[in-house]
Amino acid sequence: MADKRSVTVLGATGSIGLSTLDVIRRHPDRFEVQALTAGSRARELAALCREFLPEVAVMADPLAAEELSGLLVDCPEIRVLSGEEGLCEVAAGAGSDTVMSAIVGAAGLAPTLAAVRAGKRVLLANKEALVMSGQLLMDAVTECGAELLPIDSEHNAIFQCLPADKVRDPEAAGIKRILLTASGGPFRELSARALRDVTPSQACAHPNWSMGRKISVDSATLMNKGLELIEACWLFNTSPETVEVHVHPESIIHSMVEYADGSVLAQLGSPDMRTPIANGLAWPERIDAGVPSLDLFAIGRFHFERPDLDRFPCLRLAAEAFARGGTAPAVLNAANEVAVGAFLDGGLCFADIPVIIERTMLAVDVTPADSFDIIFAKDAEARAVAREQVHRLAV
Ligand SMILES: NC(=O)C1=CN([C@@H]2O[C@H](COP(=O)(O)OP(=O)(O)OC[C@H]3O[C@@H](n4cnc5c(N)ncnc54)[C@H](OP(=O)(O)O)[C@@H]3O)[C@@H](O)[C@H]2O)C=CC1
Ligand SMILES: CC(=O)[C@@H](O)[C@H](O)COP(=O)(O)O
Ligand SMILES: [Mn+2]
Repeated sequence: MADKRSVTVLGATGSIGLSTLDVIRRHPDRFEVQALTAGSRARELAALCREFLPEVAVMADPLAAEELSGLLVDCPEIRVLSGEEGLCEVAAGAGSDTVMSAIVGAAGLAPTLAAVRAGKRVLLANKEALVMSGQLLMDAVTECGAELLPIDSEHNAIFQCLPADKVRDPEAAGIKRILLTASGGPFRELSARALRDVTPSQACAHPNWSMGRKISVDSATLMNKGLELIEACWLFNTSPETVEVHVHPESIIHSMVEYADGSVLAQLGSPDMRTPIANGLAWPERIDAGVPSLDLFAIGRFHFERPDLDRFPCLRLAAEAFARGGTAPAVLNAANEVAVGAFLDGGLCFADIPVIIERTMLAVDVTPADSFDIIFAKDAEARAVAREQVHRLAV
């Protein structure tokens, strides 16, 4: 067995964070927790701190950090930090060798980048970071000697189907196609008319996966698949023409790779994120993830469909943003975060999410993505425009 790994979990209170800690809990001989972070839910983080006893705990929200300090007053050995500065400090801190990047949305970019720059093993769940800053982040991985392992279920599946030494060399690997699977989300069979009336709780009720609210809405609009298309192109150094989205409503095949000789390799498993998380944590070894065996007799059949880009235009918008290049994917991502937030708050209808994104993409100039500062500035600009578009639709 390899040396014990010291893990920092960014976004510890979320769906991926809790699954990560569940895998860690099963292997006290292999993993220890160096730092845990959350956004604003101090009570939830305090409970995790009591169990995992990290050296440092960070709340992004400074008021929540004060609350956490109060809750941990009897644990003086746990240092409490706050804000983006605190997140970046623990992401880069010398005490850990592995960082789970599981903050939701653009807020995850700066800490993920800090972990990459510190040369860590970075377990990437936070796909938005890579969508926003693709080439820059991949360059930083290479320059800083970091190890970026995909945790998103489809990308982890593709990673498992590729030869380990040719993950970023599709030609040498003999890859013909990547078959990126999608569940189709909770509204796969709804008409365009019916999509106007769906509620946030319906959108968050994913048919197969239990996930945070933002990614659940992304799955329902198919923006998740658009973000994942971009994510796959960066991770596996390939072009969108090589990646074909297959709607597979059972979510058992997590993606496939077709090779030049006609072989198609797939990774299958129960829809439980502990499998890709355990794969990343222990890579290249295999460990128990607590996931029950797949019962193919009970599942019986697999189905496949093409995605419907008329009812779910977000997938098309993401492909267009990637084709435009530069800061376009960062604009797409920012507009999507604003639109999804407005929908979840009851201020926007589901069917208007792609409308906000398209209008924002038209209104914001796309420039070369030459630095992270440019990406952060474009993210802020696109958010302001998207908020204005939401306001116009609401009045
Ligand atoms: N859930 C899943 O199965 C999958 C998720 N992913 C990706 O993983 C990431 C996390 O998703 P998921 O776990 O579902 O999300 P959740 O909403 O469940 O969790 C988000 C985590 O991020 C924290 N957080 C929220 N806002 C901020 C902020 N501004 N600064 C710092 N921390 C913040 C939350 O803290 P708090 O609790 O205090 O709000 C929480 O710990 C996303 O990028 C998603 O796309 C990818 C594949 C599958
Ligand atoms: C678990 C995971 O990786 C999610 O990204 C999942 O893929 C969402 O399902 P959809 O296929 O519905 O987007
Ligand atoms: Mn996924």
